[in-house]
Amino acid sequence: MDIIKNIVFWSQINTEQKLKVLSRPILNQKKTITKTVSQIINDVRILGDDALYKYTYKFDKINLKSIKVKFDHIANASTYINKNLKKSINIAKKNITLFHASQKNSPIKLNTQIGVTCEQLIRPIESVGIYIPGGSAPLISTVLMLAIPAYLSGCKKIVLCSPPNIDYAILYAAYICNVREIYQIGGAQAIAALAYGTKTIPKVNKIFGPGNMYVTEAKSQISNLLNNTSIDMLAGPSELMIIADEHANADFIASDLISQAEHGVDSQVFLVTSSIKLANNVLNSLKSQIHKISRITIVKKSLKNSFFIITKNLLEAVAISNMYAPEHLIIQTKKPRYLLQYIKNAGSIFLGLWSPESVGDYASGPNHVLPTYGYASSQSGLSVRDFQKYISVQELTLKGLLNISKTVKMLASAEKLDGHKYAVQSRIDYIKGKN
Ligand SMILES: NC(=O)c1ccc[n+]([C@@H]2O[C@H](COP(=O)([O-])OP(=O)(O)OC[C@H]3O[C@@H](n4cnc5c(N)ncnc54)[C@H](O)[C@@H]3O)[C@@H](O)[C@H]2O)c1
Ligand SMILES: N[C@H](CO)Cc1c[nH]c[nH+]1
Ligand SMILES: [Zn+2]
Repeated sequence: MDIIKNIVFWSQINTEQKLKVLSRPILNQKKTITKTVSQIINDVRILGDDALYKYTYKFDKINLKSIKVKFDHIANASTYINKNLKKSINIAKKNITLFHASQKNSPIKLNTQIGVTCEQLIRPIESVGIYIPGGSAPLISTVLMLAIPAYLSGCKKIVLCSPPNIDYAILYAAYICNVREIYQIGGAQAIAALAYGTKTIPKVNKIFGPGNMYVTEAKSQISNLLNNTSIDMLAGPSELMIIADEHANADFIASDLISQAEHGVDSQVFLVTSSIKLANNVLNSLKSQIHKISRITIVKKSLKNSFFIITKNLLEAVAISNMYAPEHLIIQTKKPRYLLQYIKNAGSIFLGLWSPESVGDYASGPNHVLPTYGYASSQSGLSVRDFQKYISVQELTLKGLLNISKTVKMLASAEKLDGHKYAVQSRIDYIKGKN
């Protein structure tokens, strides 16, 4: 049996079929989880810590002794991990810090007219919650991707939640990124706790991080329910689209597809190519490579959500990619930079033979928390900016006010808002009265 059953010739299917090919598997299951997640959120809101113990037992099969991870346990984590792993975490931390530090913006101050001074201040969000997935793999790299920009942007309180029995490497990464408050709670219940606060877990201003469909649905519901807790984005199951031509290496492509398919059964990967020969070679390579990896069952399941799309040419492949707006896009063609100019929607792009998506997941520098579900058409991957607020300030001199008064009064009259006009006029009358 073929490992990828879904091979389509784009020009031979109708619009409805095209939309189906590019639809996310998760959205088909959404209705069933909405109710489950809303029940979890409500329970955590009302019962607090008791609900956290209850759901951890139900979903993680663990009878928790304590929700908070002791500081000593975090600080000593370093002694339990291999020195080469530590070295890799440190190198990744350095690259991610370099890239994110360069995203830091400076405040703005300028005069738009004489006497009208306008500023943009930058203030960190005071408290942030970072969710580190841990259900099927301890995502050490996600700690770096969230804690580094949080710290660089000046956030004072960084609270980490992750499913119980947190891996030592996660604790070590958190520790070297200055995270001191860690709670071993996962899933929707962790998101609810960060949003409402419980006796043990503090309420935060903004919740960050990827997760499975329960985590993502909880973030979505929380952002609708509360106006004092926001979320970064809906970073759901991993997605990868690969645009390739006959110059690509089939083995490399097969390995890249596997790399994202192994995240979870709801991951989705695509090969979009103008070369039928390449598609066949990738298929054969997939069949032989899949046996080399441990998460073979997960990969097989997520390949069921996945497609090989054969296009007329590369520009048609680019159009498909823009329509899908993938979280990750690999371009493995003779001239990948040439196609780059036509890409409108993607979370993160990897160019050429030597740029596997995995390097971006771990260590190259940019953030791996990226918009999924097609949100890459309007949203960006995480950056330092997401941990900050931009506040504008205006200060006018008397001369500045006199200069701008006519403009404002005219616009206020046009909007029939006399109170606005009067706020300007009262000052002018005051000055006239003085002279
Ligand atoms: N988009 C991104 O940037 C990005 C980055 C990293 C990971 N990811 C995605 O994050 C996800 C990680 O998922 P995971 O499951 O390994 O870890 P997770 O930590 O997101 O979820 C595990 C938690 O889910 C809860 N849960 C499990 N079964 C449940 C059920 N039936 N009902 C309610 N809650 C339940 C449990 O409490 C458990 O602690 C993957 O889908 C991966 O693709 C995305
Ligand atoms: N590919 C994931 C984002 O979709 C990030 C990740 C973490 N570890 C490995 N990969
Ligand atoms: Zn990955």
